[in-house]
Amino acid sequence: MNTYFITGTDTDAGKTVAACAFVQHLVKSRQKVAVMKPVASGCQRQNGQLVNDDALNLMHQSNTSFDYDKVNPYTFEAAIAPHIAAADNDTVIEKDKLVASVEWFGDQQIDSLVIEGAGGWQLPLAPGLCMPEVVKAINAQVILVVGLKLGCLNHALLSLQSIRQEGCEVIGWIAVQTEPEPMPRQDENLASLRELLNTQELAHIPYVPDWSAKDLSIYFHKHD
Ligand SMILES: Nc1ncnc2c1ncn2[C@@H]1O[C@H](COP(=O)(O)OP(=O)(O)OP(=O)(O)O)[C@@H](O)[C@H]1O
Ligand SMILES: C[C@H](N)[C@H](N)CCCCCC(=O)O
Ligand SMILES: [Mg+2]
Repeated sequence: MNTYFITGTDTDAGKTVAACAFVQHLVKSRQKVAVMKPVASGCQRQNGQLVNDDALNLMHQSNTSFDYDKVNPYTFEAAIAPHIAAADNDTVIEKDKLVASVEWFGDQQIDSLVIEGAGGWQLPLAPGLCMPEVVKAINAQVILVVGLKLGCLNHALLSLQSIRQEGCEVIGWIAVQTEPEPMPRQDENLASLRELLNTQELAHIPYVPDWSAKDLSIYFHKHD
């Protein structure tokens, strides 16, 4: 099983949009793809169960079917930093539980598991635990999503540096225009990102109204 971890330059960087696009891309290349949003803060109650839109969108794009709890083991209602939401609920987010929940998918006859992080790369999860420790333990290949906004150059470079410092493998980055209006001087910013990020650009996703109903795999670049 290939395990991919989708991180981003920040919360609202376009991770869910890029992760859904990546799932579509893998499904198009005939893979059996499962998804995870292991830690979700910002959930609604649906039939007595807390559910998160990111997890539901990812599940909608995948071509396998697993119980919601398997896809999203940690759910918190408040749209706040997950470790704070966890403390409010007298819960501690545990590395072992997260690792075990990813490993469970290893026995499910799938080709790829696409995991969306939460917030940015160095997301605190619990006292003494940040997300990179989990990503290392599951040996995932990391994809960095860059939300095209002023400040993204610094955020992208810092994220890439930290991902590599943690000893994780970065397989590429994805540019996402998250707002209807492009950022000021977007083309030059994209050129700078291409020059500065020494990892391959996998896709450039423009602003797509009603994106969850669209084929976003068309924005992936062809690589040899
Ligand atoms: N290319 C796009 N076209 C249209 N809307 C977009 C696009 N990219 C992002 N958005 C919108 O911008 C917002 C933030 O994007 P998204 O939810 O993918 O960010 P995220 O990085 O997954 O955030 P979180 O940390 O909450 O998981 C969402 O409302 C999303 O629908
Ligand atoms: C609620 C939001 N959409 C995300 N799910 C959580 C973002 C946490 C960010 C934490 C931080 O780095 O400050
Ligand atoms: Mg998201």
